[in-house]
Amino acid sequence: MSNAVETVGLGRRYGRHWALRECRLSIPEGRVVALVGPNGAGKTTLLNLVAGLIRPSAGSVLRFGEPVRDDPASLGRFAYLAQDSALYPGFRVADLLTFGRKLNPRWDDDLARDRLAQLGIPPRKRVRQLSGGQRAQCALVLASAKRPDLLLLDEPLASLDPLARHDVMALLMETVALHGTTVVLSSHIIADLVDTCDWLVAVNRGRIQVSGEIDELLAGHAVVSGPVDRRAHLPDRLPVVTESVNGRQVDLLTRATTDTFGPAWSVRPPSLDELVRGYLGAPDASALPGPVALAR
Ligand SMILES: Nc1ncnc2c1ncn2[C@@H]1O[C@H](COP(=O)(O)OP(=O)(O)OP(=O)(O)O)[C@@H](O)[C@H]1O
Repeated sequence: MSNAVETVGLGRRYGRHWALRECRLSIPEGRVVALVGPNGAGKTTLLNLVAGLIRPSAGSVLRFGEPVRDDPASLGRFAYLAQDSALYPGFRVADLLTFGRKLNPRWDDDLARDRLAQLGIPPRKRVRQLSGGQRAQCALVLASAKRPDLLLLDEPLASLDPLARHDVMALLMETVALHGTTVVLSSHIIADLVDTCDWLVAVNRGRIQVSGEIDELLAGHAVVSGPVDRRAHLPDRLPVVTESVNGRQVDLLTRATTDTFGPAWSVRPPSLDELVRGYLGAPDASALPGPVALAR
């Protein structure tokens, strides 16, 4: 099985500013990837590079083992829902389906119609008559109906209310379960990703900070909590990623450790949210395959 996405030394510069640099990434096929990072971290730049919408300033991108090309065979295998994806406001939803059918050899019309019916979006409605959330849902249905092997979604949940976010994620999961689609999904709302994503990529200040299977990452870390005035008693070798003080308690996100601490200390696995916040708050720390840098 080849990787759905592989990048080597990938970088993109705007003028003198590197939006993304030295990005080495391997995303195995069939994964549902949470792409996270603060505003301006480089997530959209990464997605645009993988989609072939912009060219690298350095390095390379492979999709399913092949360089990004814009021939029909390569384009037919992926779909990209960009952050500012606009559907033509004057078109009826049914017209969008007709276009989809004509333009995409793998188009699944039944799937598109079923999903729209599930979401209560009538095909006769014009795009401008849909709410912002319905438009986002409609765009996602169109992208899924292309039956892509790789689906790139840039903040697909941003304009949706909690119920609609849940519906969209459920729809997405159905597509993944049916077709084994690899999905890369950028979002700022970690809670929405917990039940859905099995791979985490964190981008921070233009660099890939974390990449790996979520279960392994969680099992490979611990939260050590105890009294802040005993902090100095912890072993120096403790591989701390980041730490925060809450009142009299200090919480340390650490790499998994075999050290034992006194009764004053508790050790538990982190939540995904804690892991993500811990790394994004410590931009020099990383959890990548290969050499690891740890911040203290
Ligand atoms: N077309 C462009 N011209 C100049 N600079 C750009 C351009 N696109 C992105 N950048 C810069 O590249 C950096 C990364 O931007 P990018 O949009 O990839 O971040 P992001 O992680 O997607 O952010 P957000 O979460 O806010 O959408 C930012 O500093 C941004 O200002």
